[in-house]
Amino acid sequence: MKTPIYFSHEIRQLEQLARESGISDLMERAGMAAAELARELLAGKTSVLVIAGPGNNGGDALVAARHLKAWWFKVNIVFIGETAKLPPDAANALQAWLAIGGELLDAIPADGKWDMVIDGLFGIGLARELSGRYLELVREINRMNLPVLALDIPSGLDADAGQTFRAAIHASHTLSFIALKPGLLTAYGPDYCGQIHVDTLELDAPALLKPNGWLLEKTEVAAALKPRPRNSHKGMLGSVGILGGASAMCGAALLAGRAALKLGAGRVYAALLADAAPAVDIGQPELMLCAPEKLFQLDHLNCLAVGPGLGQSPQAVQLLRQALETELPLVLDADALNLLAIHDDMQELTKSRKGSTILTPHSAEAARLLSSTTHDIQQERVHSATLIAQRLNCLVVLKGAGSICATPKGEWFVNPTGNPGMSSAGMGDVLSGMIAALIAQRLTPQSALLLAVYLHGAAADDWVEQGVGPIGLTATEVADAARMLLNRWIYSPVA
Ligand SMILES: NC(=O)C1=CN([C@@H]2O[C@H](COP(=O)(O)OP(=O)(O)OC[C@H]3O[C@@H](n4cnc5c(N)ncnc54)[C@H](O)[C@@H]3O)[C@@H](O)[C@H]2O)[C@@H](O)CC1
Ligand SMILES: [K+]
Repeated sequence: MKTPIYFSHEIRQLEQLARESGISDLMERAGMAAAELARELLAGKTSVLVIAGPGNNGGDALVAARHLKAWWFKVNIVFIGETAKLPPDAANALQAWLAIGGELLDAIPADGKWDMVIDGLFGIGLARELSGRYLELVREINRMNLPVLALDIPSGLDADAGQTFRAAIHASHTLSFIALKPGLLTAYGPDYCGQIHVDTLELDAPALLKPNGWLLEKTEVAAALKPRPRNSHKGMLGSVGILGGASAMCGAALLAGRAALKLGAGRVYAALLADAAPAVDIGQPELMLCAPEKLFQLDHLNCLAVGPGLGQSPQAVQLLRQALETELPLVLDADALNLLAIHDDMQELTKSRKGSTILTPHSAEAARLLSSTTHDIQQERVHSATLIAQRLNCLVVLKGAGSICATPKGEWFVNPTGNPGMSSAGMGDVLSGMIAALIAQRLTPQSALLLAVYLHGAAADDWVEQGVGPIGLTATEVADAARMLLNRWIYSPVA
C-alpha cells in the first residue's frame, strides 16, 4: 500500500469529511493511539510528563494522559493556556481528566523525574513564531534530554514546510495522526521528528480525499526494474551521454559517467568541453570520452545528462540549446539549470519538448529558476518543486534533506532516504548519471527519477550504517553502494 502525504489544510478537510460521515471521536482515537505507543516505548518504565497546549493537540495529550493514568503510570500534566478557551473536544478531554482525579500544573516542577515526555503543546494549528512561556517551555523540554513522544508533530515545527517557528521540540518519536505531513519529512523535519509513526485513526484517507503527495518507498520504486534476461546485450541496456566537464570541472562529468556505468547503462559516453580534456578516463576506462560535437552525431543515445561541470561559456549555451532541440530524454543539472534560468528561449524550448526533461536543482538553483530566494524555496519546498515542474513541463527533483520529486501533473513525492554525508561535492553529478542510466534501461523517466533519488539516499545510508560517513562520505562511494543495493533489491529481494 502506498503511503499518502497531506498538507495540514487537507488534514483539516479529512477531519471535516470524517465528521460529516458521522465520526466524532477522532480525538479519543488519537489519544488512545498515543497512550498505546507511549506504553510500548516506556517498556516497563513508569513515569511520564505530559505537556498540553491550548488547542486540540493539547486535547490529544489529555486523552493520552487519562489512559496512562488508568493503566497505573505516574502522570504529571503541565498545561499552558486558558482552560476556558479550549476548543470543545479538548475541553471535554480536560473534564474527563479532572473527573478521574487528574490535576494540571502550570510549570514543570524543578525536582521532578520522568522517563518520558509527551509533547502535546502544538500540532498543525501552530500559526506563528513561538514566544514567551511557550518558547521557554520548548527550550526547557529540550534541555531535559529525555525521550520525547511528539503528538502529531514536534511542537514548533511547521507541518507543511518543515521549518521551525523559532524553536521546536526535539522528539525521539513522532506519532502523526491520520497521515504524514510534508513538514515531518523535509527541510528540518527529519532533524526534529526522530522515528516517525503514523496512526490513521481508522480513516481511509485516500478514499476520502485524493492525495497529491506520496512517500517514496523501496517496494514501490524498486518494482520498476526487472531482472535482465540471460540473453541480453549492451544495446538492450541503452546508451547514456554526459555533456559537461569544462576546464577545471572534468571530474563532475566523469563522476556522472561512472555512476551511469555502475547503474547498468550498456554504453556511456562523456563529452567534455575542456580544451585539455583527457582522452581516456584512466580510473574508469570503460567510459568513452569524446568531443561534444561527436555526442550529437551518435544515433543510439537513449538519454543525455547535461550540466555536470558544464560551465556557462558560449559553447555551453550553444550545446545546451542543441540538447534541448533533440527529442532525447534529458537530465539537466548544475550549470544547465543556471543557463536555463537566464535564457527565456531555452525555457520555451523546454516546455514544448517531445522528449522528457528532468531537472535536478538544489535550493539555490531552484531559486534561480523561479526568480526567488533560497530562503523562500526552503520555506515552500513542495510548492517550489511542483511550480517548476508545471511551469517548465518537466519532472523535477528539488534536492536537500527530504528531496521533493514533482511532476507536471501536480503529483509530488518526498524521499525519506539520505543523510548529511551527502552534503559533499559530486553527489549531484552521481545522481544525474544514475537517473540517465535508468532511463537508458527503458524505465519511464518518472520511474527512473523516483528510483534513482531513493536509491542515491539509501546508498549513502548504507555506508553510514557501516560506519563510513556521514563524515567524509564520497560521491564515488555512493555510486558503488547504489550498484550493490540495486543488484540486491532486484536479484535477492528478500535480503
Ligand atoms: N485535524 C484532525 O483531524 C485532528 C486533530 N487532532 C489534533 O488537533 C491538532 C490541531 O488542533 P488545533 O487546530 O486546535 O491546533 P493546535 O492544538 O496545534 O494549536 C492551536 C492553538 O494554538 C494557538 N497558537 C498557534 N500558534 C501559537 C503560538 N505561536 N503561540 C501561542 N499560541 C499559538 C492557537 O491560537 C490555538 O489556540 C492536530 O495537530 C492534532 O494533534 C486530533 O485530535 C485528531 C484529529
Ligand atoms: K506536538
